[in-house]
Amino acid sequence: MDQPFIVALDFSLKREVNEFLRPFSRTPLFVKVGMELYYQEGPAIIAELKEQGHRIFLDLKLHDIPNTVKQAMKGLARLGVDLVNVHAAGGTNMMQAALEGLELGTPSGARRPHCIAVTQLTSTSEQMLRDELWIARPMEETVLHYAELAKESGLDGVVCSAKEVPLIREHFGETFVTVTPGIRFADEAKGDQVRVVTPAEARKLGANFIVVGRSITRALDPYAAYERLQWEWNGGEGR
Ligand SMILES: O=C(O)c1cc(=O)[nH]c(=O)n1[C@@H]1O[C@H](COP(=O)(O)O)[C@@H](O)[C@H]1O
Repeated sequence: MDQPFIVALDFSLKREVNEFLRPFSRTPLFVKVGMELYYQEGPAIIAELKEQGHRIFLDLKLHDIPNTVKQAMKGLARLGVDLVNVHAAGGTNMMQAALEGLELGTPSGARRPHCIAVTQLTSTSEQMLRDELWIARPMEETVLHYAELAKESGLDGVVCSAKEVPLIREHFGETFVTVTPGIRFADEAKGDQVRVVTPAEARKLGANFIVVGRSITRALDPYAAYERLQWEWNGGEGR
């Protein structure tokens, strides 16, 4: 997993995806297919994106009883995606079952998809954690605890805000992968995201991957926005 940018294809229709990807025809991307697109277009969209040479994070955030997650992961492994995820809140038995399912479903000779766990959504604030989810601990401590569950379960890494990456690095080292959404350019609105950082900050904080959706997909010139992302990640300023 060498490319640090994951572009969230948050579209409902294949037609919209194709239109968005047209300027990237000679730029293989690491793309994320989430619930919006997968629930409309199904496994066929994965096959098409693979054929176009893109790497795929299938973001369905599984969270159910262990057996259901295991069986579902078996099917997802057959799609040949690079990365899948679960909610760490499903617990260690569920996360271990997810890995078992992936191993069972991976065709022989192929590599099992990497599996990561969502710690706390980047749209969650510390106040929400306390008042709605009834988790009476600071955000960083909570994220670290969920990351520990993921690590103990044998997962490859976590989804968190880049703000929490240094703490995760400190405890789990360099090989435990951090995938960080909630990325915004400095001149953009947060929208529904709460724990937000810029691409340059994410890099400085040590994130392995940044997930970027609307900053690119809703930009007037998506290709230019992708170039800006690369530029800022690499330390460029003032574009
Ligand atoms: O698992 C994810 O990808 C995810 C986890 C999380 O905590 N926060 C989060 O925003 N995401 C996803 O990352 C993408 C962020 O989109 P933008 O806010 O448009 O950049 C969306 O597709 C979300 O579903």
